[in-house]
Order: sequence, then structure tokens, then C-alpha cells
Amino acid sequence: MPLIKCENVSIGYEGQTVVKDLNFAIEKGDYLCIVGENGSGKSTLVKSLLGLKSVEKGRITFGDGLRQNEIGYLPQQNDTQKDFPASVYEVVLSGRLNSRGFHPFYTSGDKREAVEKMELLGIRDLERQCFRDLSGGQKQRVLLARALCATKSLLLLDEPVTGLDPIVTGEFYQLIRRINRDSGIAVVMVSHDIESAVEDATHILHLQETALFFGTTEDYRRSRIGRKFLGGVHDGNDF
Ligand SMILES: Nc1ncnc2c1ncn2[C@@H]1O[C@H](COP(=O)(O)OP(=O)(O)OP(=O)(O)O)[C@@H](O)[C@H]1O
Repeated sequence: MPLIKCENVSIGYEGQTVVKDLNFAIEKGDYLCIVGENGSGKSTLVKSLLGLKSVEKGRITFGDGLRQNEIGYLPQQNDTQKDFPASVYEVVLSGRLNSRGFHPFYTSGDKREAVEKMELLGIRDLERQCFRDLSGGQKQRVLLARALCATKSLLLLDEPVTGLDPIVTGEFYQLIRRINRDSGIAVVMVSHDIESAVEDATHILHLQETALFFGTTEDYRRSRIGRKFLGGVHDGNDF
């Protein structure tokens, strides 16, 4: 059974449908990149996967032990998050909040988990530092550790490398790859960087009002839509 299954899903705002008739599934250990132009509905779909926005039609179901509140989410960066006045440790630990339900206090297990994730991502030495004083790359590692504290099976990353320089971007992709391959955690990443997406992802969902393509990366590379967006198709007759 898939971790997430979307069947005939349409989502919109005040009667205006933004994405329609989406069908795709995410299995354990998959690495899915969601690509598409600005305004194609990527973040809207993310909100529905997280349960923050209801669907107009169709259904999203969760399986294989995943519950909707156990998705490890790394949101798109905004200025408020950048200035968050908390220590690295507090930010990472807050990843445990979603699964705590009505229990407001962290357990020793939660604290152990936060330390483990900081070690895994090489940020243990930053634990007492204020989040807002970190570099962009360090902040993303902290937010990734936070997301990992929230899940055992699925990470959802919304444009995680925006604003990072090419070296830090490469390091970040490498981390995600390692987590996906070594821990078997499924990754769903919204990305504008199609070229890097096809390097790492096992599956591609290309959105443009609906799914222009959903399937394996290999099939995407061979498809007309894939070759067009990867720069391989130059005339209207190519197939
Ligand atoms: N809160 C909202 N109310 C009304 N319309 C919205 C809202 N949020 C997004 N939209 C519209 O929905 C469409 C899809 O937006 P969305 O942010 O999901 O696209 P996106 O693919 O994530 O874009 P980008 O790549 O620029 O982040 C756009 O036309 C946008 O204007």
C-alpha cells in the first residue's frame, strides 16, 4: 500500500480550480520531485498533502503506517522564519510537536531524537546558537533536522534550496540523497531545478493545471514533455 495516494484530486481557491484530476502515488523509499512553472499549483498541492487545505474533488489517502500528522515538512523559506528567535536545539526539538497531540511537554525520547538528528546532519556544534544568526545553508540543515524529528517515513520539502549558493545547494542535495537511500525515508520535493531533480529523483510529477507527467524519472527523460523541459526537444515534430 502506498504511503500517499491521490485519486482524481482537484484543488482550488474560492471556486477557481488550480489543479485538477491528479492521480499519483508515493511508495516507501520513493524520491518524488514535483516540478512545474510558477503558479502551476505545487504549493497548493503541498498544503493539501499536509491537510492544511481540503480538496474540491477526489481523495488523498495515507497508508503503510504513515499518518498525515507524521509528515516531516520543510516549508518554503520566508522572512519570519529567517528571524525566528530560538536556539537551534529548540527549533529541531519543535519537530516533535505535531505528533505530541495534547501533551505539551517534551519527553526524554523527544530530546534524544533531536540530538540524534542534529548529529546526523552535522549541526550538533550549533545547538546553542540562535537560529536567526545562522547562514542560509545552516538554517536549512536545522529545518531539515526538525522535519526529520517529525517523521519516520516521509519528508516533504518545498523548494528547499532557494537562495542557497551552488556549493551549499549541492551539499544539501547530497544530504537528502543520503537520508533517502540510507534510511529509506521517502522524499517529496517541490523544485524549480528540473536538471537536478532528474539526477536524484526516482519519480517526477510535472504539474501544469493537471499532471502533464507522472512516472519514473527514466520514463520522464524519454518523454516528450521531459525532453522539452530538459532542453532536448527543439522542433514540434520530435516525439
Ligand atoms: N491563498 C490563495 N488564494 C487564492 N489563490 C491562490 C492562493 N494561493 C495561491 N493561489 C493561486 O493558485 C495558483 C497556484 O499557486 P501555487 O502557489 O500553488 O503555485 P506554485 O506552483 O507553488 O507557484 P511557485 O512556483 O511560484 O511557488 C496561482 O494562480 C496562485 O495565484
